[in-house]
Amino acid sequence: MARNFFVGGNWKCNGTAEEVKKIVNTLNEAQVPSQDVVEVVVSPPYVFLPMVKSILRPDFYVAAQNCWVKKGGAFTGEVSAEMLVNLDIPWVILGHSERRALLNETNEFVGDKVAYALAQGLKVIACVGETLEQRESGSTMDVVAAQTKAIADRVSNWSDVVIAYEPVWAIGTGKVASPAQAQEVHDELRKWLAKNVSADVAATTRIIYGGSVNGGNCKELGGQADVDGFLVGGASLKPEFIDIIKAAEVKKGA
Ligand SMILES: O=C(CO)COP(=O)(O)O
Repeated sequence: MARNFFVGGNWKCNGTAEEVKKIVNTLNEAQVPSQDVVEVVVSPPYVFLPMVKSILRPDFYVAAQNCWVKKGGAFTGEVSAEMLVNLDIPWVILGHSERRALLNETNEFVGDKVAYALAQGLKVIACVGETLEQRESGSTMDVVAAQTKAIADRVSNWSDVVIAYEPVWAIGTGKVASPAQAQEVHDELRKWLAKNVSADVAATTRIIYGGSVNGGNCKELGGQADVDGFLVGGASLKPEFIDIIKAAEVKKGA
């Protein structure tokens, strides 16, 4: 059951050209485990993608933070999956909770985006996760299952999909899910995939955790059986992102 550890850095809507170059320089100089131990993907804002791709070390990859739901055309302000493919951008993050909440992206819309991006040849980091209110009312798994189902209904090949479980209450709040809370949802999600998609997809699909991951909490989180890596926000802009990448070593020999 080979699920290579995956660490994504979601830079969100941050950075100047100078700051972005500085972050890339730090990454380029870092000593990290090899690609067969950890896959590293950083996601700058659209405007910086070509620059980051051109200066980033070749063993790290780039992701866009979003793309349009279908073929490009008269959709002012959008960027299409075809354009990302054209620029050799291999990955895209879809369904981030900030887009779901602030831009009203529904489960179905996110599912359509995931299917369209995969069909164009992109690899997808698909985000799911519950709000605090939903967790407190006991509906975490219903919410996460409904978000995942909207993807499963539209996607048949899961080999280019990474699921990011990002509880909304843990994003940017400093309030990280406990290792047990993360493991519980990851385990349930894997069981959901086994039941509703296939045993093979459940065993091979990486489920990564996001929400206030930092250099201090990454090892314990990464040590959980069903946590296959991270999607990191704030800490991915800082040198401690290197420590988070190195947390992949907890899986060695596991
Ligand atoms: O949203 C996130 C990654 O996509 C997590 O953000 P923080 O790591 O800043 O909590």
